[in-house]
Amino acid sequence: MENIIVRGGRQLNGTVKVEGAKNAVLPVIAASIIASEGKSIIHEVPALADVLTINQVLTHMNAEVKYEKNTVTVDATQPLLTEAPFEYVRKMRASVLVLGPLLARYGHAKVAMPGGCAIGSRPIDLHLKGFEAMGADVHVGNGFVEVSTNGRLKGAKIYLDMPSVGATENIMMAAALANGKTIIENAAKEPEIVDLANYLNKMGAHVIGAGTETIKIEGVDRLYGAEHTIIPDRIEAGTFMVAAAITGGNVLIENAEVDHMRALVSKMEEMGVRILEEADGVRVIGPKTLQSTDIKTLPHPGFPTDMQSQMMALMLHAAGTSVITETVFENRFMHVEEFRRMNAKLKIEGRSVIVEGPVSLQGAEVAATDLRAGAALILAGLVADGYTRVTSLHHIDRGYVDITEKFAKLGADIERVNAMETSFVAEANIADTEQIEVQ
Ligand SMILES: CC(=O)N[C@H]1[C@@H](OP(=O)(O)OP(=O)(O)OC[C@H]2O[C@@H](n3ccc(=O)[nH]c3=O)[C@H](O)[C@@H]2O)O[C@H](CO)[C@@H](O)[C@@H]1O
Ligand SMILES: C=C(OP(=O)(O)O)C(=O)O
Repeated sequence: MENIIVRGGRQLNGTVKVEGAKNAVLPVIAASIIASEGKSIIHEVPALADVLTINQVLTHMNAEVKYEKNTVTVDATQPLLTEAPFEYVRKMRASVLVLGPLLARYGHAKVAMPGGCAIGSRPIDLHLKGFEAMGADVHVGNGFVEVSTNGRLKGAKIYLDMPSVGATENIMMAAALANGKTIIENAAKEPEIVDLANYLNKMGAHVIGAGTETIKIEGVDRLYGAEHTIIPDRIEAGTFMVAAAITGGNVLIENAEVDHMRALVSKMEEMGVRILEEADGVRVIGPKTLQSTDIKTLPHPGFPTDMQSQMMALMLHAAGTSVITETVFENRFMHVEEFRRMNAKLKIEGRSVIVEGPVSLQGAEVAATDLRAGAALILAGLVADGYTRVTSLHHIDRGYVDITEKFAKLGADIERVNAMETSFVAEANIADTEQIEVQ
């Protein structure tokens, strides 16, 4: 087992490069199995635990998957198994994204039912309603969801009760091979939806309107492997933007796409952060004093829930009271308790958290409760007094490549070590405090 140890107080400066987006690459790799002819070649694939999991799901189903130097090649032309067992879904909910492709190509898919997780219950009812509207039978039992159809799926008009990212993706993939036209209304508009639609179109699909609330898909008979480059990860980029801002540093985030991050940019500017668009990315310059602000998480183009915990770290360092309202997931405040261990003043009121800043954060032993919460605790550790030890790194590894190395290269005092070597943390913090008291 490993831990990350951060010692606060260093300003971050320099350049960091953003990887391909986790939330774009997972649906694209899942979609690659719709191709009954030709290989798909997918570039800018980040070396994340979730990528290894989706690759394992495909390999389990009998697809040929190669992963070399950030490029994944998928050959799914041979007959595939149409099942994904719990061992994969347990590790990563996005495994349910193989439902749409398998149903479209084989008329059958069986995937372990994803349970709730640390951020909420996360049902998949909207995915299933979409498949039913296209003529599929849905059966849930013994911990599995099974969808099947006699013959081809039929194009349908589907209104999503909420703009679910995963439901939009699953329905879009299923509709690509359906008979006739599918219209998804109140579709999710995230940049990752557009990336998936672009890939499907390269495979021979007819998808229009991705990125707007109405997506139209004219089904085709067959899809072919295609070459595609994944968009940059806007959440990884946002995490480094907060790191520059919280430490009062100056960081160029290469590859970051400002158009995908308007809500974050606008809120950080309100807090006094300078954000400059440059030819090869975004430069972020932190102010001496950050101002408080309020955010409400919403589907894109609103403020992303995946940046909520990192923003909480920034607000703890800002002058004044900030309010965060989480509307996307019902339980995405597990990090509050961890921040409190670092001396944060946070009050939960229903779906909101009131953040009293600025506080003098103190290094402590904390656990990543989900992948973004883990990143947020590192951000807080960058400005805390003394050492912070972050545990449960498997969450962080789902969504961040080499996060320790990237922060260290920007000047952070941070390392990833074997858990056995980190028992000094509490004593070191006590020693630091005693030293301060003596002075
Ligand atoms: C792999 C991936 O891309 N993950 C992202 C995706 O997750 P994911 O696709 O799971 O998120 P959704 O957009 O589907 O979920 C949004 C909300 O809708 C609810 N819901 C969703 C589907 C459904 O059938 N029924 C239902 O009630 C969820 O419980 C949640 O409260 O979008 C989320 C919202 O931007 C991000 O936080 C995740 O990082
Ligand atoms: C919640 C997230 O991902 P997932 O949907 O894969 O759990 C995330 O990326 O912050």
